[in-house]
Amino acid sequence: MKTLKVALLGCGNVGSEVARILLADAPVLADRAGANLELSGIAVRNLETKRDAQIPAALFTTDAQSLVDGADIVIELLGGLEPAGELIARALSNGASVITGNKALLAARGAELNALAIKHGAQLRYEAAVAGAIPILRPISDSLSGDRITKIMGIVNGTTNFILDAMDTTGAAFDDVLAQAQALGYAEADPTADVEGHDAAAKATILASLAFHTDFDLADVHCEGITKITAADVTAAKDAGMVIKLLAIAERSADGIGVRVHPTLLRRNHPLAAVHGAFNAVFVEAENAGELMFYGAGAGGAPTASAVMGDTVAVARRVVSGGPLPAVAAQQPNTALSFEQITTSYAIGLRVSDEPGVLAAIAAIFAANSVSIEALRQSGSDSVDGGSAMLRIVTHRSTESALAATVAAVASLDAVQEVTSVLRVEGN
Ligand SMILES: NC(=O)c1ccc[n+]([C@@H]2O[C@H](COP(=O)([O-])OP(=O)(O)OC[C@H]3O[C@@H](n4cnc5c(N)ncnc54)[C@H](O)[C@@H]3O)[C@@H](O)[C@H]2O)c1
Ligand SMILES: N[C@@H](CCO)C(=O)O
Ligand code: NA
Repeated sequence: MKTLKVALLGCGNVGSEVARILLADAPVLADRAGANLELSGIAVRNLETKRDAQIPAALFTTDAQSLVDGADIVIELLGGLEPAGELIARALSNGASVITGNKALLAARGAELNALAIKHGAQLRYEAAVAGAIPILRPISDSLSGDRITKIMGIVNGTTNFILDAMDTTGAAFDDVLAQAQALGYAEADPTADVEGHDAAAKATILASLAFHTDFDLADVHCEGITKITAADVTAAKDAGMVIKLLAIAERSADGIGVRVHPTLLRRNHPLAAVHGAFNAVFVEAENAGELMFYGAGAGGAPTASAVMGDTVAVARRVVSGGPLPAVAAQQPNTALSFEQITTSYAIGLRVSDEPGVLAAIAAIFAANSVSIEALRQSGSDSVDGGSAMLRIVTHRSTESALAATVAAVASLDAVQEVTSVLRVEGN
């Protein structure tokens, strides 16, 4: 049986699990791949760091470049843009195949690295980069390649789902739950990439590129995080039979493809509303398949290593079988919509003076901007006249630009004391 040299870059949360599986499950992996997958070395920063005693010390090296140059397959689990990018480019240029979980790098340089892989007849796979253990990239690019995807909505960041879910179930404030997520090890020490939506935006870039056969760029993705979501927003959502989730959405319309990440109101009977804790799920709509949902662990060392190993076996099988790589489907032009062109429904919270004519004035502004109102509810009058009332308006689908103009005009009315929230709504 052929032996393939596998170089592992990085021995952190995911890398250490990949090393464990490569060593412990070698016979099974050889059967599945049709080749021995020999762990030829592990690139680390510091040889002195205490590590898993099951991993032979002789495998560790600080010379990542030499390790890459001697490999048939390179698994990159360093994270960050460099030296990960340079090492992956080097491996592909050598004709070696690469597996990575590095969504930040792929969102920034995916098109270039995919082109480099094709140029050198190498494979580049990254199932671990989106929704960890959940098989989602291969279902999109292989299983659904005979269909036409119309929309993807994903809960693709475990940290933010944990926070929003805890706010929903306990009524706690954002800061308190974030501290809890950090204590439980879900959030990073600096959780900015999670809570500001950047991690989800990188994953949205990758998902949208594969689903719509285009090279999207991170700059094509409108991104809002969850830091402005208050306990009051969560309670208002609950009262309306809804839940707030941070969604990565990529949707095809007649004009192009809108890709966005933002907190979203979902009706509680939507399948994504049932995704709790740090779990991830991706909801896919395709013309012929209809609605599909993929659910599971989106993070964690062993779950993410499962996706890495699946890619490794798949890559090894093709190296063993040889021959040309499958022709890549013709790439479609990038038709990313600007954020202003994206259409969705909105829920707007207003605190208004409770006096005659206010509703009519607000409704007139919506009509003037062609934003159609689906539902309107008034609550919390604190006196019969001269007090304030809370209005909650849900709209039919309209463009972001029309909605922004409507909200600005409504906010300028004397009778409108505060726009308490503007949230997008998805699902029926
Ligand atoms: N942890 C997860 O749940 C998860 C899920 C999906 C994807 N990913 C991705 O997988 C990758 C690895 O994540 P992780 O959680 O294992 O990170 P980690 O920080 O635990 O591990 C990265 C390791 O690489 C080492 N490293 C960094 N630069 C190096 C260099 N120049 N030379 C040698 N070693 C270097 C670090 O010291 C660290 O041990 C990242 O791209 C991450 O985005 C992680
Ligand atoms: N920080 C990420 C890790 C997985 O990519 C999350 O919370 O989902
Ligand atoms: Na995945």
